[in-house]
Amino acid sequence: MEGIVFGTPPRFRVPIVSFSAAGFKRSLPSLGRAPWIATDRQRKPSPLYCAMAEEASETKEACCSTTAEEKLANYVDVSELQNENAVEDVAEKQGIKIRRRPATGPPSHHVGPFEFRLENEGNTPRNILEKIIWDKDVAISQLKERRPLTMLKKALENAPPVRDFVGTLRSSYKSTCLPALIAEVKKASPSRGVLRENFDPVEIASSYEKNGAACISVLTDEKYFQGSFENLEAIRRAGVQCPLLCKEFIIDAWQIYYARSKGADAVLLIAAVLPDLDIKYFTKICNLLGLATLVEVHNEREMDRVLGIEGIQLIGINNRNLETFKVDISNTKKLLEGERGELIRQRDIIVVGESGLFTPEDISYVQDAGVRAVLVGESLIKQDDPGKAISGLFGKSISA
Ligand SMILES: O=P(O)(O)OC[C@@H](O)[C@@H](O)c1c[nH]c2ccccc12
Repeated sequence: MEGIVFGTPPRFRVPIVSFSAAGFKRSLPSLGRAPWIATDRQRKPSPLYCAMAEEASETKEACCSTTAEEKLANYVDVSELQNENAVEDVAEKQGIKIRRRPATGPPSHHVGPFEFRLENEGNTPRNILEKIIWDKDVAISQLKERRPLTMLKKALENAPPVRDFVGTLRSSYKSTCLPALIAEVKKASPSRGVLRENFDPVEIASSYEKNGAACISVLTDEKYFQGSFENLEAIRRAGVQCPLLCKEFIIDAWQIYYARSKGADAVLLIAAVLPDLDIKYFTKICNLLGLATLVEVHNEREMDRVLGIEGIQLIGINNRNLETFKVDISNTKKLLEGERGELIRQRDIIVVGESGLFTPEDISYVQDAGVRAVLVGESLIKQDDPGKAISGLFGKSISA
């Protein structure tokens, strides 16, 4: 629905005028966007550029002798990224449909006591993933104000040591001859609603560990998954030995530092959201911090992009289409066929089969397709005892 609504303050909001913004926009081709939208967005340096500039100057002393400028130049041809539109163009060329933030600004503005509401295709998310990303973008700017990067970096000095996420998966696969399990601590999801009412993250994680999980994934997104960084921190503090994956929608380097400060050993990077350059940049930061990265793909195009990036050790194939929520485990098989699978074997990359795994048959199916690890949430978390459910999922006990 496209339309513009001028309103009185929220409590008494009554639509006064409504007409098609698209038609209006079309009549202003040279402007490209409606004139009442703040145009400073067009000139704003991209978040990646800002993050790199901030990161480069702040970590100059920490990581090497190169100057901040040299460090930036190592990452990328920065000039290409100074303009937000250029970033969007690069993303589009890579087939990324998720826009990082509303192209025409948020739908509602306040002018004095009046709410001014504009809805058009530039500020209406096209799907749930896009909505999650837009909300995340806003949440991060607020969090960053409270805890700037310099403050976070200090907190890292007290963070618990990093554990070897990838190494743990490898040795679990080797000793069990079954895909290593990354068991997920997840209370709810946008597609399934609340999965477990009686939700004690530490108890669940400990039970996963006791019953043979190699690693644990902890959802930290609050709004859509009812997760939290407190859960991650609590699990780490409780002494759970399994390495922890911070399951978050990462779009800003700040989140990586935050995850580490809360005890994460690995983070998720979603190729459907992040252009190659972001994946490379975030991976470098993770390497600096000792964190592993699980790079998630959904389709052939994303897989090919990720295989084009040097040094990736862990790739997750998500069987859930994040736009439609449909789950199809044959996606894992499809993406590992032919040359792709060959390349993955040559490079000894560990592939993680993600989502929609419920039975021993599902596990064998993805193992035959070539995965050496699986990421499982719903089928475990919904059972009375999620840890004990692991042997049901694998058809036998996998604890040592
Ligand atoms: O609950 P499932 O179907 O077993 O899925 C787990 C995991 O794969 C899923 O939670 C997931 C995979 N990628 C994500 C990205 C964001 C949030 C959640 C996810």
